[in-house]
Amino acid sequence: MKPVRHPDAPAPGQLLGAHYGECFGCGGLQPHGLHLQARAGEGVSITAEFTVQPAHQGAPGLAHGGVLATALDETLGSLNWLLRTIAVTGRLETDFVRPVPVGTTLHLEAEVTAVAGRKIYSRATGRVGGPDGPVAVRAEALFIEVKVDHFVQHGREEEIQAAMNDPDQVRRARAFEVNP
Ligand SMILES: CCCCCCCCCCCCCCCC(=O)SCCNC(=O)CCNC(=O)[C@H](O)C(C)(C)COP(=O)(O)OP(=O)(O)OC[C@H]1O[C@@H](n2cnc3c(N)ncnc32)[C@H](O)[C@@H]1OP(=O)(O)O
Repeated sequence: MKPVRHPDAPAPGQLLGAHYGECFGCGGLQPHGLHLQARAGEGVSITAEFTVQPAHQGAPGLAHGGVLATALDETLGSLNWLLRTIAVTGRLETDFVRPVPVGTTLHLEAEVTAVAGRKIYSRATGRVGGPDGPVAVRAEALFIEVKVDHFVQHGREEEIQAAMNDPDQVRRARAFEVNP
């Protein structure tokens, strides 16, 4: 089925902020995290930026492939803001097209291509040298919709309790869960 942008989705151009402060992809509280900033696009699409830091190296002076996959995963995950669902990555297939040096800003864009029940299909690209620069990485993904209970059941007690004691975190999560 064609994806449908939720009527309460953030407006195109709006910065989305972190879904969880400790998130390695988007959280502000992770010193070595990606601090990826995502913005709502048109339809069910997202743009995001991430600058490769020295802590993200694999080979000398180059981004680790797993970190680049994280940037793609996080950008793809941000699409859920536009659907107003909570979903986790079930499958992530990544192409590494060119090496990405430390200091490079990766310009990411992602879109949902189809939704089938709980399954959300999406794809993303990461470009270097600007939003219209050459493609360095791309991915196709399948996210699966879950309830807040997924995290409560599986997450470590310590972090779950802290998240549940944070009214903003709970409000955000519950608002997504009651997606009509
Ligand atoms: C107070 C607390 C606050 C919490 C606030 C939360 C805030 C919001 C946080 C979001 C965070 C995002 C962060 C970034 C995105 C990550 O990185 S998420 C982390 C990485 N991913 C995971 O940990 C997921 C681990 N996997 C799982 O838990 C389970 O396998 C899943 C994905 C939930 C699916 O399990 P399930 O619910 O039992 O569903 P299942 O029936 O197996 O599959 C459903 C359908 O999907 C298909 N499917 C499932 N997996 C696959 C696969 N790998 N390949 C192909 N098809 C698949 C199945 O075939 C099935 O298809 P149909 O038969 O319906 O046609």
